[in-house]
Amino acid sequence: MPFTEEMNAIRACVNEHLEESRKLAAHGKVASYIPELGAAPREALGISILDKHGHSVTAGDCSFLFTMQSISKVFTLILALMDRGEDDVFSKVGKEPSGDNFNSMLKLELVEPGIPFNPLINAGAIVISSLIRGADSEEKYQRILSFFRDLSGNDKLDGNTEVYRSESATAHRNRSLAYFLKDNGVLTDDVEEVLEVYFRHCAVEISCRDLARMALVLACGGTDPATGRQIIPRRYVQIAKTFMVTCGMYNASGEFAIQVGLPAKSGVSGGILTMVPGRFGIGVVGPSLNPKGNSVAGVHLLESLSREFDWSMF
Ligand SMILES: NC(=O)CC[C@H](N)C(=O)O
Repeated sequence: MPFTEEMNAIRACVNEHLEESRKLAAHGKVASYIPELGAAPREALGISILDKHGHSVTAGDCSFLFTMQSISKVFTLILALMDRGEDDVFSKVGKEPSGDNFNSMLKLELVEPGIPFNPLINAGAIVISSLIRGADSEEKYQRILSFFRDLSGNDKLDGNTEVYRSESATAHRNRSLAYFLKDNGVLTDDVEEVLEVYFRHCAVEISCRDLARMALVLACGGTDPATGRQIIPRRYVQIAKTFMVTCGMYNASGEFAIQVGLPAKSGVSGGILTMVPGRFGIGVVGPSLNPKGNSVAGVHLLESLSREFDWSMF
């Protein structure tokens, strides 16, 4: 199957958009609260766009490897839903945007019943880590890793041990969130074991090509177009995509929905996973972040492409 007209059109203009967006990186900051992330190159910017026929357009720093961080939360949510079902999962995490920062503890004490607002903020994702099936933290993490490998079609995907250790050694805030959840009875397992699973899945290392492939499975309702295999039940893809629209870009999700209009999830290492439903999986990386924790240049690049190709779902 030859390149579609739209893919050709994207290929023709993507470099120009990317170089324009790259200039914005100077206005942001690389995350350094996880010390190991602080070394990332601020000006890096890459994008990979993959269609159902296996054609891809890539531009910029596409071979740059980074850790998934919060992007992993979309897929641990899906795995928890596959392991436990909706009723169980949503008895422990809510379905609403919090409007606060991703690592906030504010509402946990203010709003009854003290469950995290949604599975994409840190508190919610830590609870989700505790719901993954497995005899111990090692087995839980290995199940998550093999799920990520399956979705990305990359069996070399692995954890970055330095980033994991760096986060684990400095995560005082996430630790306090987790102990608070334990005290509330929302977490029932050993807190350190749960946090180990959470830090390890955040530290899985990936490229924007891998992200595009994972996004394409979501764009295709849970089916891997390369093999025709249904990897995720359609209902759980629907739930994940809805959370991506309402909470995926933290407390900038409303603005992103207006400016770009696609389901997306970002991470503090500068990655963004997004998709044009039914058509493309997209992975972006640009480590320089705006104050809300999203890639400055990455968001700008997606705004330009969405406008040029009329991708907004709304
Ligand atoms: N926003 C993020 O990407 C946060 C993930 C990071 N591991 C943390 O817990 O702080």
